[in-house]
Amino acid sequence: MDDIRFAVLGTGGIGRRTLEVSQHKDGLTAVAACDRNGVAVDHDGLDVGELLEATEGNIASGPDEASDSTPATPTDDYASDGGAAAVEGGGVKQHGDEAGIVASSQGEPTETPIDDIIAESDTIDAVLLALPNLEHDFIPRVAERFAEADYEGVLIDVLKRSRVIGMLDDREDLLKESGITFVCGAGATPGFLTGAAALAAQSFVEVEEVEIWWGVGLKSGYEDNRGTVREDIAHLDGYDIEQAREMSEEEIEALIDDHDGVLEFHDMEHADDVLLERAGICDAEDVHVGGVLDVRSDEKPTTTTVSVTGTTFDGETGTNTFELDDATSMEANVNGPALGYLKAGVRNNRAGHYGVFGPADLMPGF
Ligand SMILES: NC(=O)c1ccc[n+]([C@@H]2O[C@H](COP(=O)([O-])OP(=O)(O)OC[C@H]3O[C@@H](n4cnc5c(N)ncnc54)[C@H](O)[C@@H]3O)[C@@H](O)[C@H]2O)c1
Repeated sequence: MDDIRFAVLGTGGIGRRTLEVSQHKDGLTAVAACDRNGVAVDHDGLDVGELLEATEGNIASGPDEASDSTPATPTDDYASDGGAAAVEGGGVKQHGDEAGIVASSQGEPTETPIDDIIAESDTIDAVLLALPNLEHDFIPRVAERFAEADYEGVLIDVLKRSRVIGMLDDREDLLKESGITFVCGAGATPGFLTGAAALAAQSFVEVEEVEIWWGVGLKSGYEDNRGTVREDIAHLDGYDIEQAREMSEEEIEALIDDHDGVLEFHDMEHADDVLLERAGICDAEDVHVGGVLDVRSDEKPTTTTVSVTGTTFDGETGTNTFELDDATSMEANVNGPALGYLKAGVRNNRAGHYGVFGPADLMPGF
């Protein structure tokens, strides 16, 4: 367990931070990374510092004109962030052909970044998919490609949407055959907070309700997290995924202005619900997720809490509450747990446990 070689697909707001956080954890060596334009591979270990420096303020969040040409596998890769591809100028953080990983001395331009990582995957223990989820079946299809190449190891994502979990379950036989342990929804919420809810539920014999309420202050991380903000907009009343995908950067800015930089979300389609249900904790319909995002302040607009209400074996009704310190950032709460779940995934993979696992499956349970 002391030597895990891992790759990151997507070095945007989340993927870059995963690489950075991994430097503070023992036994994790980043050996490969890619974004939409480029790939970097070094089986002795990437120079993460150089890669982060080269991609600072330049994360290839949206597609550039070069990728409008002839993508090698259009249906699999080109549409990964859906209509954002059609937005004039694409993402805000790209710098033409030099966007993202290709700006690093370790990066090579490619039109097939994911296939390039798959080609190197024999000696890679785990692959973190920090990819956009505006096309819901994109991550399941990427998993399928790893399985078709007989990858044996861990795939882990930080996706949010409930409906994607079923798409992964549909592919479970293929993943098992290949020897893949897929850990899904392993960021903050779902992820960290789903695991906390599973733990908090252990006092009870019957769980009535799980309430997840998150607060994120993103001022200094706003530029790096526009991909995530776009996805979150789809959860606002009156918006859906299609609209969010097709909004221009100007429209997003106007919407944020209208809300004075603070977006409040209720009844989000966050996979905490199906992940808790599949782990036998409670019914999906008893899980409620909402939160407040402030893109103009680093202070959290509200404290992130998980409240689990239930009945104990001896007839008491109670609420167990798990609270994050306001000082912990979204980046810390996504990437720390993602790497922790990655390590748990590798432990399971090495023990021969293959298939699809959610965060709550890796906690105490019945
Ligand atoms: N669970 C959580 O708590 C949580 C929190 C934040 C973000 N997220 C999720 O993390 C994911 C990533 O978010 P982000 O803010 O880093 O997005 P981003 O747009 O900043 O980064 C996406 C990265 O993927 C790359 N990419 C896109 N298409 C690709 C392709 N076809 N091949 C290779 N690389 C490709 C881009 O170049 C970029 O590097 C999103 O799905 C978001 O919902 C989850």
